[in-house]
Amino acid sequence: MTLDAPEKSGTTHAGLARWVAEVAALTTPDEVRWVTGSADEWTELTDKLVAAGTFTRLNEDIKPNSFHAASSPEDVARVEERTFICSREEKDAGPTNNWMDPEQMKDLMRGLYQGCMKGRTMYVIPFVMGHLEADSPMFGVEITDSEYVVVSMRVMARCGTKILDRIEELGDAAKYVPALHSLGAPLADGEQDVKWPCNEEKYIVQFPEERTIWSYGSGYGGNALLGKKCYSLRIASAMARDEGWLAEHMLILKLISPEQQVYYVAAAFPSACGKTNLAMLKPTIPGWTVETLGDDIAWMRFGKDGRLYAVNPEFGFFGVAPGTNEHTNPHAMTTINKGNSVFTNVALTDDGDVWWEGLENEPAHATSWKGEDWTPDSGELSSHPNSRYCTPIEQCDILADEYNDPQGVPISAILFGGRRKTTVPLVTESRDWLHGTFMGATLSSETTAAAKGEVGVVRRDPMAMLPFIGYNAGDYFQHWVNLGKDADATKLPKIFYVNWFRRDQDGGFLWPGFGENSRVLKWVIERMEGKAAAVETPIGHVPTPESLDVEGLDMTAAELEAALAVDPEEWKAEIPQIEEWFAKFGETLPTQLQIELDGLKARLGL
Ligand SMILES: Nc1nc2c(ncn2[C@@H]2O[C@H](COP(=O)(O)OP(=O)(O)OP(=O)(O)O)[C@@H](O)[C@H]2O)c(=O)[nH]1
Ligand SMILES: O=C([O-])CC(=O)C(=O)O
Ligand SMILES: [Mn+2]
Repeated sequence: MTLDAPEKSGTTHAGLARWVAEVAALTTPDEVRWVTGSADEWTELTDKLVAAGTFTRLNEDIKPNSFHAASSPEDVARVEERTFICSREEKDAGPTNNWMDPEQMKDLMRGLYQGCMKGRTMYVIPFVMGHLEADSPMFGVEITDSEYVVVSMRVMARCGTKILDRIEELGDAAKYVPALHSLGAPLADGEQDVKWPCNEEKYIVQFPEERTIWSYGSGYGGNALLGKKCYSLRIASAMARDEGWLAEHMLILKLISPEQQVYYVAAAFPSACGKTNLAMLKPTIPGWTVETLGDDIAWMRFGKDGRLYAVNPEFGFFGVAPGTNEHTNPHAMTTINKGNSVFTNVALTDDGDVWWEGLENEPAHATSWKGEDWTPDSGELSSHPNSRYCTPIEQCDILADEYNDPQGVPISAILFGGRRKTTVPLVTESRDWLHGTFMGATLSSETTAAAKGEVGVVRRDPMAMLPFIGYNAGDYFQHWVNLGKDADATKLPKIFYVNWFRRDQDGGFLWPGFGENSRVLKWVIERMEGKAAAVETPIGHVPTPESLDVEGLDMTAAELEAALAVDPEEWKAEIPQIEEWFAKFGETLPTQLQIELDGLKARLGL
């Protein structure tokens, strides 16, 4: 779809006009602009960001129409401590979310928003998550005072006049999520702006019953691009609970076997645990092909045929830069090399390109994300571990045609996965949907730099959704259980649990990962086809060493065994942690999950 369209100042939609006027009266911007999505607008805004010092234009011969940005060192990741689910009742936010009474939160935030856009332009961004042609398009309107946010939103979501036109056509029937964002950095008369305005005080707030979002103080990623985590996961998960579907932190890929059989797979891994890499996988085994549909978010609904269909609501990739290179993710490299991208908190090379740890051709000198001279001997990282590229999905050369289908693709398998040094084997097959739901509900992973806070701490991250469930996680588990109960079991996706991150005694990864993960995908398919062998263990079915295709892989039999091992002692040690986790949910924990836990304990001899 082309988004070029004439500028529109204002709207004929009375409700939307009223909201925009109210916000402008509260935040007192110098100017209000309606985002059109045109190419001229992109040029104007990126030029403005370059003039402000926020953006550095990259070398046109290397990455055309692309930009480098460095955030304030305080504003580099999602802020989970500052994220709130303000349901009317505290119990509906559940034990895993921060909560405040919605009226109290609004009073507090109105105080912060008062005059907060002074000296700035307020942009109104009409957008749609998913397809404009969907049965009920999922509209949003983000108000922001950040040009960086406007430019990034234009990459990540379908934005602009075409979307507004449709909202106006639908009139009162158009449901849209109002999403208010401010940097919280007003400018006094004549005050010089800084390169990355933001506020020390941050609030990322969802009002799930009202389906609204208020964000304040951060300009970064999931805190500020409100179509992404705030709408497509937190608000959408609450909608999905009410309407019988799923909004999940999952990639979607298309897998084609040597026999030209097509399978669609979704996979939920926590932030910075490998979704983008698996989504764009380049298989190392002959005859297998992967195409991409999405790398971060999947909306899944049951089709008339009883199968679960997934769409990716996003329009771009907001991918982790460090570790991305021609070997680990060649398709991401091709995508970003086409240009039209924004790189945040990576290093800037002397020839006007970007660089990060793990990329080929380490430069002898660069400017680090902190704006300092950097050399390989600096003893410091050139790029923040959560530095990101923001790039249009349509530039991905392995984007599946079905990406453009509003009906989505029927999912055959769901993978849950985390980052665990020990205990969790390379791949485990669940017995059924309920057992798979238990695997998801007890998923654990080491924390990463994608959220502010300590890195490397093991925590439960149910369905990789801990920071994104927009309601009580106990009710969310029940929703998963109910969907399985009401469905035709033969048509439900098969659920598997994977771990690419198990370590050997020396701390090295036991499994080579990346393109080699195609071997695990092959086993998954062969299990579903009844072709591959497995051993039954207390936690589920794991591959026999012979059943996994390891031809051409540089791995000893002992290493393979270690990657696949299920050590009952390690799993016994896991049980008290799972019990402590489940205890949080009290009566909202589905009894079916307690029964699954009891079964696991019995199989472990506890
Ligand atoms: N060892 C190993 N590392 C991996 C593998 N896949 C991804 N990684 C690394 O994990 C980090 C994050 O991977 P991504 O694919 O960007 O993570 P994501 O799940 O898309 O993360 P979000 O965008 O934060 O939701 C990168 O540094 C990758 O290089 C793998 O199979 N093995
Ligand atoms: O939301 C972000 O900033 C990036 C992301 O995908 C995640 O953290 O899972
Ligand atoms: Mn994510």
